[in-house]
Formats: sequence, C-alpha cells, structure tokens
Amino acid sequence: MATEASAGMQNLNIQDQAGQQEAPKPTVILVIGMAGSGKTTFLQRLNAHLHEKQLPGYIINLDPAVTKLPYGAHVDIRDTVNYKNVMKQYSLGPNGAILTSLNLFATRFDQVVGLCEKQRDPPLQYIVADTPGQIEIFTWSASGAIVTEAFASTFPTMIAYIIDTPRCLGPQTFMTNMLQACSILYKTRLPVLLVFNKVDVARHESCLDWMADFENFHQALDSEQSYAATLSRSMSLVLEQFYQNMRAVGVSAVTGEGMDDFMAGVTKCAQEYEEQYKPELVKRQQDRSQQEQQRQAAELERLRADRTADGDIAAAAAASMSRGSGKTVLDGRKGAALQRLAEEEEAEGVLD
Ligand SMILES: Nc1nc2c(ncn2[C@@H]2O[C@H](COP(=O)(O)OP(=O)(O)OP(=O)(O)O)[C@@H](O)[C@H]2O)c(=O)[nH]1
Repeated sequence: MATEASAGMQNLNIQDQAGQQEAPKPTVILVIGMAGSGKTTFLQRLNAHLHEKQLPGYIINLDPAVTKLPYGAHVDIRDTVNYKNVMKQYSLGPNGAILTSLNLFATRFDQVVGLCEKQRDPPLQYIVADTPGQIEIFTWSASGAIVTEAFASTFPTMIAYIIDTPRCLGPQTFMTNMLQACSILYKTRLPVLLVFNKVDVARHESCLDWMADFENFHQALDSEQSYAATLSRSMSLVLEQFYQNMRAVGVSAVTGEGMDDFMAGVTKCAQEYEEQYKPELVKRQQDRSQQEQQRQAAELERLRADRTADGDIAAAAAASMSRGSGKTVLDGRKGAALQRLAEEEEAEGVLD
C-alpha cells in the first residue's frame, strides 16, 4: 500500500499546473579523468551509443585546449573563449590559460544551464560534459566547483571517472588512481562511477579483485617493501568502505565493449543522487539561508547597539533622507546598513 501511495505521489509531482506531464530531468554525466585516460574517445563512443539507442543527449565540451573534437558538441567552450589569446593576453603558460579560460566561461555558465533546461521534443535524457585533461584544473578550481554545483543543483548529476586500465595494473598506480577518485568523491559529494577504460588492451578484473578483497591487494604488493608500498597496504584497509559504495565498470572506448554496463551504472548513480545527494543539497541550502538570516539579524542587532552608543546617527541619516536630499553622509557597508535600519524604523513608525 505504502509503495502504491508513494508511487501516486510521484505521479502527482510530475504534473504541472495545466495538468500536463513534465518530462523527467536529464541526467548529467561529468566525464573526468587523468590526461590520456581516454575521456575524449570515451565521449565520442558515448555520443555514438546514445544515437544508436535513440537516447536524446546534449554534449558539452569544457576543454578549451583540445585541438580537434571527434564528436559534434552542442556547447563548446572554444566558441566563447580563445585559449591561445588568453595565453598571449595574460602572459600565461598552458595550464594557467586553461584555468583562466574555464574561469571566464564559468561566469556565463547559467546560460549553459538555461540551454540544457530548454524544453525539447523529444526531451533530453542525458547531458554529457567533457572536462580538461589536467584533472586538478577542473576538480580543484573555483570554476570547476561552479560548473559542478550549477549542474548538481538543477539536474541529477554524476561523475564518470575514467581510468586508464593498462596504467593501473601495478598496485601502486592503482592506489594512486583510487585516491584520486576518493578525493573527487569527497570534493563533489556526487555519485561516482569508476570507468576502467581500454579493456581491449588490458582487462580490469584484477583491479576489481583488489577492490573486493584487500588481501588480494596485499598479495600483489608482497614483493615490495618500500615506504610507498607500506602506505598502499594501509590505505587499502582505509579504502575498503569506500570501495563498497563504489560502482565500477570495464569499457573500451575504441571497441564499444561495456557501454550497456556503463549506462546501467549511470542509472544507478542517478537514483543515488535522488536518494542521497538531493536531500543533502536541500538541507545545505536551508542551512545556508538560515545562517544568512541569522547573520543579517545579528548585524542589525549590532548596529542598533552601535547607534545607541554612538548617538543617533541613524536618525540623522533618516532625517537627511526625509529632507529629500536622496544622499546620505554615511559611507561604506556600515552607512548602507544604518540607512537600511533607519528606513526600516521609519516604516515601523519609530522615526518621524
Ligand atoms: N586501445 C584503446 N585506446 C584508447 C581507448 N580510449 C582511448 N584510447 C587512446 O588513448 C589516447 C588518449 O585518448 P584521449 O581520448 O585523447 O584521452 P583524453 O583523456 O581525452 O586526453 P586529454 O584530453 O589529453 O586528457 C588516444 O591515443 C586514444 O586513441 C580504448 O578504449 N582503447
């Protein structure tokens, strides 16, 4: 019964006021990975897969430094920012120019979200974004956070973390990759899908074994006694919990193997977003607005106390305003706040 009732609620939620059905929101797939892991090739494959399955998708390129895109992007950062000009104009190196280009683009990202939100027939099911090869430029920059949060506060959003499987077969490089994935999870708090790419070259099963049982990982490290190996051993114990909550698929962007598994993983991540991330997001937004209200109330209170101590400055400001000068002698934030206070009090009839 409870299930039927909640299913009914869900149906009600997707009716607009005119009684028409609103299309479910598309899922955003943010493709992130180390340089050369195969992000662009994977996106090309994903684009072809969406076309083949007739799943309407919207492709966004956020890498300003890519020279040639093997797929048609609906939104391309290169149409807005010229990375080479940014390098010249601001005398920057390649990484600084990528970061600055992304910062410039982030200032207009509300327009990109607006384009994604536009009603279409048939409605979009997926929005896929390729990110710059220098992973930290996206994951650790303010603009990366702006883009991620803009998506995550509007659509179900997940991270597809692309891993270069042939370069992950050694236990130490595997651990480096897992720590990177872990840091992305902590930074974004979004559902992450580990995508072991290039399985046509090297299979990913050993990686899955290491994730499933830390003893397998320790065996692989048996011959190594370095400090880094000891650290990796300890980290594998710490990461056990992280692995349990982590989904992983093996794909080949070149042959197309594993794409159905990938899409199934995306669906589960979108569910996880609805069940875990969204309620947290709503709570964070409520907390933030509550904190802001408290801050404003405290500021107002402090100003009231200030006014009593300093003499009736606010009344003077209000008097000056009511004389119609339209200009107050008070400068800066304090002046503006005092003026607000005076206006408020005037409205309340405290001042003549
Ligand atoms: N064999 C094989 N090669 C792949 C696969 N995916 C990508 N590659 C190759 O890996 C290299 C890097 O691929 P890209 O798609 O450019 O990687 P990227 O992560 O976008 O690179 P950056 O933009 O520089 O970070 C290219 O030579 C691709 O052909 C795959 O599934 N199998």
